[in-house]
Amino acid sequence: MTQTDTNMASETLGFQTEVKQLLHLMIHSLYSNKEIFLRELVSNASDACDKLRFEAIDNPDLFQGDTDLRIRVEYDKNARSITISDNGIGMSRDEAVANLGTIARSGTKEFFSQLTGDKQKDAQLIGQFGVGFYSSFIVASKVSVLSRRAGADETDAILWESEGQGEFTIAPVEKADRGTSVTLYLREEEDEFVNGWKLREVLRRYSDHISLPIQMQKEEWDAEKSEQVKKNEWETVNQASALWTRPKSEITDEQYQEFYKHIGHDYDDPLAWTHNRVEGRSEYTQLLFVPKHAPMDLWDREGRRGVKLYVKRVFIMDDAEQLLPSYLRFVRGVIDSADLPLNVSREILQESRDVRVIREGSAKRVLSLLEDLAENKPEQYAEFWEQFGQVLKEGTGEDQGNQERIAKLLRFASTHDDSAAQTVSLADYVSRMKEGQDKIYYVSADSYAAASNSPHLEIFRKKGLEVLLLSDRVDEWMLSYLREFDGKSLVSIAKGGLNLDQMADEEEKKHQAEVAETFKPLVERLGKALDGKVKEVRVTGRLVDSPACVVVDENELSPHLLRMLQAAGQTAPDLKPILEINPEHALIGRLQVAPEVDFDEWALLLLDQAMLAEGASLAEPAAFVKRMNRLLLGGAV
Ligand SMILES: Nc1ncnc2c1ncn2[C@@H]1O[C@H](COP(=O)(O)OP(=O)(O)OP(=O)(O)O)[C@@H](O)[C@H]1O
Repeated sequence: MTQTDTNMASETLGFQTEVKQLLHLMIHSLYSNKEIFLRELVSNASDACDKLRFEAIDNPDLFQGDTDLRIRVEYDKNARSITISDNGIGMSRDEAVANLGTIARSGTKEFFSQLTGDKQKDAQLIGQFGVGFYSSFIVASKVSVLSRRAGADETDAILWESEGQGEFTIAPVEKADRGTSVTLYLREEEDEFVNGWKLREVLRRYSDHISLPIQMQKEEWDAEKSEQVKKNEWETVNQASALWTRPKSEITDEQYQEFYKHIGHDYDDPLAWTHNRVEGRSEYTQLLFVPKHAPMDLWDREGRRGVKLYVKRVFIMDDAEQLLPSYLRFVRGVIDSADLPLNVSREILQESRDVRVIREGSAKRVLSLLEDLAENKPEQYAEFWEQFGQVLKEGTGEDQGNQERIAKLLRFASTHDDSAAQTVSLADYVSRMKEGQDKIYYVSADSYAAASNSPHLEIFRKKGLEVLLLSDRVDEWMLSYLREFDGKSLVSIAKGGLNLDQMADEEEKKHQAEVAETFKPLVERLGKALDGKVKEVRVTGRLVDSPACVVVDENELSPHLLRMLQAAGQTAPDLKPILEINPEHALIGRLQVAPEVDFDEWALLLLDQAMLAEGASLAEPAAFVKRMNRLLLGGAV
């Protein structure tokens, strides 16, 4: 390596503010696991070789005769330095400035907003966000990156240097071969890493799955000098074969875990994985992982999606979202196809029949993996559900072919245990159904608290009927697709026509009919008083403690969904609710004897409070307060 003066001078540039913050955090939160820097740098070197191999499919000249891609790790005891070099794609000046000076990744804002200052929690967050190149500064007081892009001239290389203190320099230099060499100048207390044994041990532990050879200089014991002496010969220190091509029986859990960290850009172990070779009409290998934590960009439309695609072991692309349905976008992994052409593009992927087969096959595998977790490791499944349940729910609409399997994997909060934790499966619900019950009941609201306090629940609680309590944004959407489970339809208890008759005994039915007759005049008066505001007024048996509630017709949008549409700026239809009154309630009794002049006020008050209990906001809250105060003071004044 040579560094010469050229016409262009060295420039000093500042790191993006977020990089400064990240560097600071990284050094303080990850120090206890500092050797991960080596895994990160080797992982980048491997990615750089993959990228070169891919670009060379269209442009073989990029290899310039050197097709043996490899990674080398060297150390220098005297200089207290370690160098990780690759003959991969390299970086141009602009790429180096952008890649090693900024964080241009989706989820950055969420990441910084979630930091707490608690070392352990922040370390976890950094891990989820991606540790990467900047982890070098955990052990190094200075880092030099010498790089020449594949295809660039010898004189067109760059030297990037930084002490990790807020700025870096970048200068034009010469470099004899393409690729990148990253040299870390270690802090004094990090001497343990300038040691062949230690480096080999760390490489085997973290990077054995890397499919390229990782080479180090051979060493021999020199008895005279009584130390290890390096020889002029390279040896490969890892297994250097693509992990997913090895037989399952030869892969340890640790190797799977480290491989996941490499491809998933995660710091934590995965929750579960599935590894299969599929033969027959379509031939491919899949190694798919379910992470433990949701990535920062799970809800970001621009976020990373999908898995890495290889064709006959050649890396083709990251984030091949066509290989998995969108509701499984949290899955990370590798799919290696034997059928696709090497020059496959994203556009071709969209239309390819082979890809459709792979997508369907992969979705089935992931569902089997989740079923296995749900059945055999319920605690782990609960962890999964907490992180990804809302995404999986999208599958009920997106993947109707697997709807039944997905429905079995759903978990809900319910009145059975009255807790916000989503732990109840539809099968659990069905197994607890009462005699004569033929429906699965649910109520949906903006929050768990609103759902579990809904007045609609009163009769269900009284009768001991379980109701699912739904409050995730995706729920209403899901329910428009998921209409039944195990032959039983899912029914909202906030929608009209709730027919609990089959569970009422003869006496109850008779009583209800009598009550309806007695209250007929009141119902008519209320209807008049609320004309234009409600669709209908009727007597209900569904309330116990509340005087009234609002419901909508079976086929109408629920009030909760209407509010969601309005909040999203969409024009929602102007639906009028049905007011149902509880004839047993003292307030209704009071209404019957209210002075004529107050009757309309009472009627409006009743409607407004039923709307409030439903979670709606009132069109004229001040009028409501005034009316209530007047009636509290005895009315008629
Ligand atoms: N050895 C290398 N050769 C070529 N480009 C590299 C090399 N190392 C890093 N880069 C470039 O710098 C970018 C930033 O690297 P960094 O390790 O910080 O993040 P990452 O690899 O994209 O993601 P993660 O942080 O999850 O590892 C890479 O995406 C790549 O473009």
